Amino acid sequence: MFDIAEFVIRAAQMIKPEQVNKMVEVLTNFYYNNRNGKVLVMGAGRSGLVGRAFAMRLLHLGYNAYVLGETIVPAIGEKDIAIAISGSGRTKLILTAAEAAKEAKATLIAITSYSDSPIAKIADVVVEIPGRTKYSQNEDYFARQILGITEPLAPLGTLFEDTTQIFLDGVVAELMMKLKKTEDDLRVIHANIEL
Ligand SMILES: O=C([C@H](O)CO)[C@H](O)[C@H](O)COP(=O)(O)O
Repeated sequence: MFDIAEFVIRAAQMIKPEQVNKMVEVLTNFYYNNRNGKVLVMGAGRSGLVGRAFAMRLLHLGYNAYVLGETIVPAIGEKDIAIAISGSGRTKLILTAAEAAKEAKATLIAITSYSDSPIAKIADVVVEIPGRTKYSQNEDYFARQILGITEPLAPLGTLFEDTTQIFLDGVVAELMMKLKKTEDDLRVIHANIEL
């Protein structure tokens, strides 16, 4: 657990501030200028679970947030945003969805470990999150570069998924400041039927 936490801290230090600022700027402008617009979060498997947690917070912040794969998913168009979360950047399901989003002229934000991946290549905004992904081998570049180890540390895409989860919680904190939202503002939107 400590090694994974250490990895996340070191990986966070490698995230490019200009990429994060762009993502926050797009989401902030969207909030103020396009309140009826939709944000569709897309990701497969555990990347999709991370996306769900982020979409919930977007909803709390006042966005019309949806998750690909749910029953209730509207059409998106040129005034909308699609956020694709894929460590490998090449999971077919998400690549196809990202291509469809681009075809619909939505703004595409890609969160991935690989800026040269097919999903990143078609995205308008890319945020690179270092992390071992499901295709990485034991001698994985990130684990070696970040922790100086050659062991997998955690299976498949765990390191990307954990790092992305915490990164996106950071984006939420940033958006709270930009949108001048308090915790109470978020709490009133949180499901009151689960109390
Ligand atoms: O669930 C996953 C797998 O267990 C790896 O940890 C991945 O999140 C899923 O396969 C999607 O992969 P990416 O698109 O490369 O994130």
